[in-house]
Parts: sequence; C-alpha cells; structure tokens
Amino acid sequence: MESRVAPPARPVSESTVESAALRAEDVTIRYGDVTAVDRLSLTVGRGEFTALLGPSGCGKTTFLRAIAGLNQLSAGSIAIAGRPMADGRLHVPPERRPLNMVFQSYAIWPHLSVRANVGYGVRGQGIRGRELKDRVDETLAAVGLLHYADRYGTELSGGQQQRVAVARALATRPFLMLYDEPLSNLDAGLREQVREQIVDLHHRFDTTTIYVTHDQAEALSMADRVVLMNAGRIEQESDPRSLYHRPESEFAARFVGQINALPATVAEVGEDFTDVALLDQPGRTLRLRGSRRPRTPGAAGQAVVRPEYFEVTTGGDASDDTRNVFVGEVTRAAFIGSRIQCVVATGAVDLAVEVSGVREIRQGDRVSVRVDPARIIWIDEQPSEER
Ligand SMILES: Nc1ncnc2c1ncn2[C@@H]1O[C@H](COP(=O)(O)OP(=O)(O)OP(=O)(O)O)[C@@H](O)[C@H]1O
Repeated sequence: MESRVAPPARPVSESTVESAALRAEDVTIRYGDVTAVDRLSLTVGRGEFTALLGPSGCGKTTFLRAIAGLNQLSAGSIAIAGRPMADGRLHVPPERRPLNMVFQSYAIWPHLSVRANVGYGVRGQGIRGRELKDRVDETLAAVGLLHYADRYGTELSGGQQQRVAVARALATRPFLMLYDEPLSNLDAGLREQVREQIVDLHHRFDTTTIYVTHDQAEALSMADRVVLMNAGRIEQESDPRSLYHRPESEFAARFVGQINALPATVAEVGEDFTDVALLDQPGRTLRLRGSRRPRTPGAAGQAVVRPEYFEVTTGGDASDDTRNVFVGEVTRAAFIGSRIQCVVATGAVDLAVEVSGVREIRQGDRVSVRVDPARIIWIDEQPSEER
C-alpha cells in the first residue's frame, strides 16, 4: 500500500433519514420458468460489508445485478439510501443509481492508460483539472498503483488489472460498492492480497459493500455479515462466527466448513442438559448443553460436530468409551502443514477429526476423541416440504 490519504466526503447526503443503505423487499426475479430469486428480503446497514454466499445457481449474481439495475424485478422492491430504485412500475437505470460494480472479468480498457481508466467515471461526473487528478491519484495510491498510472492495461498483471478495476469503481466515490466474484480469476496468493485490500478500501472510503462469492473463506474473512443463499432464498443471515459455529440448518452447516452429522433423537431433557441417542450407534448417547439444545423428548435431528471441535488424546481403550468420548483407530491422517486431517474409525461411525499440525498423530494410532457438550450443534429434522 502507498501513502495513506484522508477519506473523501460521503457522496450521499447525511441528512437522508433512512438509515439503511439497501432495503430489498420480497424481490422475485424469474427467467421464464426459473425463479432465480424468490421473495428475498434484505436490509443492509450503512457502512456494512455484506457477503452474499451460496452455491452456484442459488441466485446471488441475479440479485446483485438487480441491485445494480442490470436485472429487472418480477416482483418486490429495492431502495438505496431510502430512495426507491425499482418496484412494480419503477426501474432506475444503472447509471442513475448511487453505486458502482466490479465484475469477475477485469474489464478495464486496454487501450487506455491506468490513469485514464480510473478517471473515466470521474470525468463522467463533470470533474476536471486539479480535482480530477487528485481524485485519481488518491484512489490509485489507495490500491498501491500510483506508480503505474501511465501504463496501459495490457502492461499489467491480472492482479494489477483487477486492482485498477476496483480503483475505477471507487474513484467515483459510490455510496454502494457491488462486487461479483472479483477474485475468481486470480491465483491463491494474489486472491488473499486483493481480498485484504478490498476490505481496507471499504473502511478507508467509508462505503457500503455487497460482495458476491461462492468461497466461504472469502465471505467469512471479509464480511461483517454473511447472507447465505439457497435456491433463490436466504438460508441464514449471520455474522461469520455465528454462521460457522451456530448454523441453523443442515444446508448451512454443510456449506460453511466440514461437519460430522450424527442422526439422533432426544432421549432425556435435564435441567441444564439434553441427552440424545445416536441412531447409528444403539445404546450410545451424546450430552448437549447450551441455549440451543433441543428440549422436546423424542424429537429427531442431527448432532453436528465440526472436525476441530474434538479434543484428541492418544491411546485410549474401551473403558474410555463413555458419553461424548469415542475411541477408535486413525485410518487416515493427512498432514497439510498447519493441521492434520484425520478419519477416526469408531466402529459404528467414521469421524472426521482435525488436530494441530504439531501433533504426532499418524495412521494406525489408537485415539480417544472427546467433544464438549456445549460445542455440539443441534439441528432439528426439517420436514422436506418446508422449503
Ligand atoms: N439470463 C438468464 N436467463 C435464464 N436463466 C438465467 C439467467 N441468468 C441466470 N439464470 C438462472 O438463474 C439461476 C440463478 O443464477 P445466478 O447466476 O444468479 O446464480 P449464482 O448463485 O450467481 O451462481 P454462480 O455462482 O454460478 O454465478 C440459475 O438457475 C441460472 O441458470
């Protein structure tokens, strides 16, 4: 990063009473028979970094493009900074919305210099001369490309081109920044670098950001809030930690991170605990604690345990095999540097277990794995017609 510069004035009047940056209500978008976005409602607060996360085809790009004005709504409404942008009758065109967008393809103009690329939209705002130069310099400095100002698009690497695309979008100081999988074409190292830069720019220019990705690490590491989408609807809307540690559905648990899902029924509800009986291991119960434990005897669901929730001790014989402790053999131990990803065969179930890479755990070891009752995630069985 180059020299730090003061953030500019906010582009949208502070006197606007509406506190939400974006308010989408019951948005539906259909393509023929396909309902890409299905009665989706979302409010994004000013200054928030929101990630729209979900599998391919879940409708995140379609929704983002509707916010930008590039897609028409079939039903519902969208307002930005309290101003209606789209509803049954209204459709404000993209160029009249207080936003800018960065796409997966860098889409910078190769025949123009970096400076001309970044200044393009600013000129469109009628800004010229010293102010234009200062704005472009300030934005290029923010993405660390000031000394590339006179190069042409073709003379830049992929990562640099994408940073120019980000600078070009930010140079107009949009109220709302939209990103559609902007890092997909970059290699892993660069992805991480540009990821950090985008978060930094979000704070520096005090924008509101909506960021589409199918990459959970990107969403969890960048966003204040993650909106997980599934089949055109919102599956869960949470801060990253809650989404990961407190998923509310099996879909959410599986999409974000790895899980062991153990089908069970509620056997006993105590004062501060619930015991559930595992269906695949007759006679074995798991104890759960915490506010989200189930409280209806007989209820069916899944006891979900993330691989790194297990505490692993080497050795262990059958007598250790008590409630919340499984004894088994390590049948796979994949050392990936910082972690070791193991499979522990416990007889009835194979558990995915992850330990720190400094541990001396190898294939063939006998281990006992224990899970803290407060860590176990309970997910009620969802009737299939619910969705
Ligand atoms: N222009 C279009 N015409 C017809 N169907 C479309 C069109 N654009 C998207 N769809 C369909 O709408 C659904 C949602 O697509 P969308 O691109 O929004 O998903 P996505 O979550 O962004 O996926 P990806 O990460 O693969 O881009 C999909 O079933 C897709 O096939």
